[in-house]
Amino acid sequence: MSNEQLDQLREKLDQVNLEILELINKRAELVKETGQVKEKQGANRSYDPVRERDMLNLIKQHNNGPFEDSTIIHLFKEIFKAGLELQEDDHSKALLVSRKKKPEDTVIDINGVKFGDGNQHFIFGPCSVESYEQVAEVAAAIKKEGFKVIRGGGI
Ligand SMILES: O=C(O)C(=O)C[C@]1(C(=O)O)C=C[C@@H](O)C=C1
Repeated sequence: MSNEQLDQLREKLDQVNLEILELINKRAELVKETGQVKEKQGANRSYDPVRERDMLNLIKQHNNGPFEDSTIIHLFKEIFKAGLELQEDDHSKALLVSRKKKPEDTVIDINGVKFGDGNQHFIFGPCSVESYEQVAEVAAAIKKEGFKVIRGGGI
């Protein structure tokens, strides 16, 4: 094979790679959208083996080679896996507790004590709140020791 022929073939391969890339990302956008719809409908898991099997069956029916079905299935399973990861990434971004939603620490200031700033703090208080007097007495004891925050248990 002449160098010119090889160059031409490689040029075509580069072009096809870019087409596959565009299609794979187009699919990824659709998968993300599907995940958002599922999330709104309250479906808690994105993984859907029945849907994946149906898609693979359709793909196999249209496979005219030269790749074997098993190779095509392997490739598409990887594509599905990557899509699922995108959906799960979106899902964790949507959770309020996720660092993906808010990367910085949440610091809550209670009476000048900053919780969540990385330092250790102590909260004392009775396991069971029984009366105003009981809590006032415990609060005074806590304050005397230099602590500023109190908690109380209930039923
Ligand atoms: O069809 C869906 O319900 C999707 O969420 C899309 C999709 C896919 O990648 O095609 C994503 C994950 C599921 O396991 C199956 C299908």
